[in-house]
Amino acid sequence: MTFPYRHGASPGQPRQPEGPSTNELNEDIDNLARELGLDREEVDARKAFLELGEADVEALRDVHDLLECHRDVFTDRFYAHLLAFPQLRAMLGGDTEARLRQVQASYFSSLTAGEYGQDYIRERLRVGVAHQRIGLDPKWYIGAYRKYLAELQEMLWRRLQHQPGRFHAACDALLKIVCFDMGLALDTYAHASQRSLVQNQNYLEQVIDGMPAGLVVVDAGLRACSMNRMMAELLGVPDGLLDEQGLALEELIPCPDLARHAAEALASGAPHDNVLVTLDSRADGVRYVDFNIRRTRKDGAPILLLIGQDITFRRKARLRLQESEEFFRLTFNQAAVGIVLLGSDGRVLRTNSKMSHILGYSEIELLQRFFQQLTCEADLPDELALIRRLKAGEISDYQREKRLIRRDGVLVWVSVNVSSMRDANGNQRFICVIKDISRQKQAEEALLRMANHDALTGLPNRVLMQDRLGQAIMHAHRNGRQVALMFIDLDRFKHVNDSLGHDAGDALIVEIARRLSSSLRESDTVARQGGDEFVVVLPDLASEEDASTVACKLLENLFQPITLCGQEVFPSGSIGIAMYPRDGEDSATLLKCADSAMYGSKGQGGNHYSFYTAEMGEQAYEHLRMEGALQRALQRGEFLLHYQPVVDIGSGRVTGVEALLRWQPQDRGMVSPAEFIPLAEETGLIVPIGDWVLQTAMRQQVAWRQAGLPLVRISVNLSARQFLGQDVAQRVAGLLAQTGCDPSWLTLEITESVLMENPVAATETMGRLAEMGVQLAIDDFGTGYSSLASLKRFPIHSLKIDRSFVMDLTQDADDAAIVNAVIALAHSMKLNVIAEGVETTEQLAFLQEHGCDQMQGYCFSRPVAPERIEAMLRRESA
Ligand SMILES: Nc1nc2c(ncn2[C@@H]2O[C@@H]3COP(=O)(O)O[C@H]4[C@@H](O)[C@H](n5cnc6c(=O)[nH]c(N)nc65)O[C@@H]4COP(=O)(O)O[C@H]3[C@H]2O)c(=O)[nH]1
Repeated sequence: MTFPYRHGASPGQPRQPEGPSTNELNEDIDNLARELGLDREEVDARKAFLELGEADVEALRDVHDLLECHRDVFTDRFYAHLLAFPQLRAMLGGDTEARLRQVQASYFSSLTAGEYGQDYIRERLRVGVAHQRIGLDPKWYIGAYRKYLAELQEMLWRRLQHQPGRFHAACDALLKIVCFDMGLALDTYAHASQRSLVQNQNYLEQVIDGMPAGLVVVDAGLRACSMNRMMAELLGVPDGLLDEQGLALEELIPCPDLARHAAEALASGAPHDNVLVTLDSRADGVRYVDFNIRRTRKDGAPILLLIGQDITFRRKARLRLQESEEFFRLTFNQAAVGIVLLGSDGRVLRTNSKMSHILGYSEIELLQRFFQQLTCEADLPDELALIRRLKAGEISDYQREKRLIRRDGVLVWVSVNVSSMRDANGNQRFICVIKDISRQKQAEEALLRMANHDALTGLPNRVLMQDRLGQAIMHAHRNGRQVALMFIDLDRFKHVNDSLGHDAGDALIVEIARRLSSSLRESDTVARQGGDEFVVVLPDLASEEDASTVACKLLENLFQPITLCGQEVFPSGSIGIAMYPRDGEDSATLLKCADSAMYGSKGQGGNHYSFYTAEMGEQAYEHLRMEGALQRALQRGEFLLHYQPVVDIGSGRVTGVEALLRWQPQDRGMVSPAEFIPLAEETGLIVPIGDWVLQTAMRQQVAWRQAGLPLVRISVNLSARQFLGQDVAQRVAGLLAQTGCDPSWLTLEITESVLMENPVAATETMGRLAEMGVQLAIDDFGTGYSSLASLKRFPIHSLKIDRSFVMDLTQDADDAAIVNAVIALAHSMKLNVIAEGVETTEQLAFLQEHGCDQMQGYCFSRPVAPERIEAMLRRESA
């Protein structure tokens, strides 16, 4: 009999997605036949036991045709019976009913077809397997066979009631073949169930072996009886370690804690979870196993299942996580920079101790604030704009410098790095790394200040002044206003510096800076140009008069006494003023003009202000031209010396000569020293020029001596700069040695005013020169207002009476009295007296009469070339 079934479906159960293929089924059936041992012998044995013989086969064949004509009616009735049962209806109904009916009809035919060999048996097994697979219970099977037999019997009876022999033979044979079929079906069922059991057990073992957890089965005596491969691997023991006797749990897993939990679980039946076991006997390092213990029964006895999960990786990962969290926490808290986590609204969510340190707030206080409250108001708009861009995803981070507000309200410069991130819940957060750069900013400001300010006075320096002047010009240009630029040079500053020392000079400069600053408005600029020079910028003036007013005020404020080293000094300045736009339209031109104007004021004796004029410009140009020309003159050898004889008044003989510098440029006539010495002095060129004069005069002395001429004293003028310079004595000594000049026949002339500029330094220098044997004379005596008493301090040999007194000697009684007094004084101090500029015999007679020792002047000889002196000397010695 074949149960009609839908392939892959089982009654009352959902459709299987896919059933076995025909090939697979055939293979299964072959296997089944083999496993059931259904070879010919077995089949014959079964048939023999059922007493199914050839007669029965014949009896069935005999009724085949009789029944065949009832096949369709039978199938309908059989189906009607089956479909009356919902479970079977679920299997047989639906769209495959027609096909199933056909299968059913085919079985009906084969039942009496008389062919019950291997094909028949295979077909029966196939149906049995199919039914077993769909889960058809044997009860339906047996019930269906019963229905079959009953229906067939009924059919046969109707056709053979008059042939009882045939009827009984057919019924008997039908019963046998149906029983044969049932036997096969039941065997199929039994075999399938057994195979399923074995498969299940295998499956279970495979599952247990393959599961990622270790399993130990422990018996009631706490002996481990079996374990899976995973547990063997975990414990690092061979797979087949446990024999039938098993091993004490504590021996297998040396962990008293686990044994204790196992004993408790065994006693109480309560599950024990998360028993942590550390396995440290493995060669590859420690393993951590988390055990869950369950009590169950096997063969009536309690057993324990110890399920161990290898949590080494998890635990190590957790430890690593803890370690990294701890590392992060420490780093976060001890970071040398402030770190703040902000919510998307700017609230401080997390902060570290450095941040508290920077801002002076406690951590709790910071957590109650928004970054907007902590940011300097001026920096907030830019900050908010950057945060908006972060939020919009346009940028992922930014870095900037800004000011935060400390708890005490003081602003602190910080550099901030802000990055956007998401927290575990996907909320946007901003992580800010904040570095206190206030020191760096201070240093930058100090550097900037240093670059733009004068260190001594704190005033803007030349660089900043130029910048301010540029701005003032731009502003005045736009608004049709004027700018005054003043160049201020202190009068006689050098004198203070040299006589009272550099500290006093510095103190004076600082005081001048203060006075200038306090005389001006905020918008004006006072800058130190260098040395004793200051520049004032007055922006936004309406007229030149405004500049005059300021200049008057400045001069007045400068000319207030100041005590330096116990001496009262009256500082004064020379101011030159240039006006924008009248005198120039750019800084450089205005500075040049103001400088020239300042020289104009100096020319007027100082303590004066002058506006720039075109003539000043020309003078300044000439000044520059001369400076260049002087430099070239030295290089080209355009200088020469003339000598004026100094005559002994008593004998009328030439006793000496004064060397006087001459400049003979290639392109024009002789230039008087009165024209270029002051400029050489101012530019410092006097030093190399003076060296040249000294050297030439000394060589001249040596040359005359070597020429056999009588020895004469050579006098050389020393300028202020030469004399007051640090190394004059050294230079003279060097030149004496170099030329072989006899120092006792050399006189150095220093003007009285130079001596009085710095009497202390002068005394020292003169002392060093006198020690070398050089004689010293005070030139232009009478013009420098030196007290006669102070003369005693100087190691001098001669006084030269200034030409201005000699000039009017015979007409002016005062001059005569002065000359008279000077001669008397000099003699009382044992000094030699020389009168300069003696032009007339009357003057000579007066000097002679009053005991003047020597004289020089046009009445005897003008300054002349050395050859003329040589001739003069030869004449005298002849
Ligand atoms: N009217 C008139 N003048 C007379 C008479 N006798 C001499 N002189 C002039 O008076 C000046 C005397 O030199 P000084 O007072 O040292 O004045 C000198 C001196 O201060 C300076 N000087 C000249 N040569 C040198 C030098 O080599 N070194 C330095 N440092 N200064 C020098 O230049 C000044 C002018 O020199 P010089 O033009 O050579 O002018 C000389 C000389 O030519 C006279 O009877 N009547």
